[in-house]
Amino acid sequence: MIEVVAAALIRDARVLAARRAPPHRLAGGWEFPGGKVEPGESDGAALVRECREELDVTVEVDRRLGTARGDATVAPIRLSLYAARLVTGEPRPHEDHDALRWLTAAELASVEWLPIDRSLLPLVAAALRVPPSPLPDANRAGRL
Ligand SMILES: Nc1nc2c([nH]c(=O)n2[C@H]2C[C@H](O)[C@@H](COP(=O)(O)OP(=O)(O)OP(=O)(O)O)O2)c(=O)[nH]1
Repeated sequence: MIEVVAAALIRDARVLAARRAPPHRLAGGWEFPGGKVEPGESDGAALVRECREELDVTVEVDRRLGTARGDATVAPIRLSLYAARLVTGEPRPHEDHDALRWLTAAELASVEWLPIDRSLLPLVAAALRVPPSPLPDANRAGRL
């Protein structure tokens, strides 16, 4: 099983989608930034490394949203998707991608996702509807 991690980078209720560039065999398919976990590497460290390599940004990894498996006869991949946020930098595509889009929950179905990602989209939509950080206690108390 090949362990792959990917980041649902969320900003202002939108998530970043990236389109695979040619000549990759998956060119044209949309995915979440990420890649294979190296031996001895944690999921979080792999995500931070991949986002730096692919997008030239620093990210902070939050909770795992879910996992999905590929058809083992086609691609023995287990994809773990994590919510994440930008710390520094503005994402821009390098060699791996030729387009980036910030999608709202309503726009998630408007791009052609890689097959493994499709089952994870409802989890991403739910994460987009949840505020990224809890309200400060003072605010919460004021609303009770
Ligand atoms: N990054 C990423 N990969 C995905 C997603 N969905 C999906 O099926 N994959 C597949 C595509 C690839 O077969 C595999 C990830 O491999 P990769 O080529 O991105 O890994 P890598 O950056 O470590 O690249 P490499 O050094 O092996 O070339 O997982 C996704 O949302 N994000």
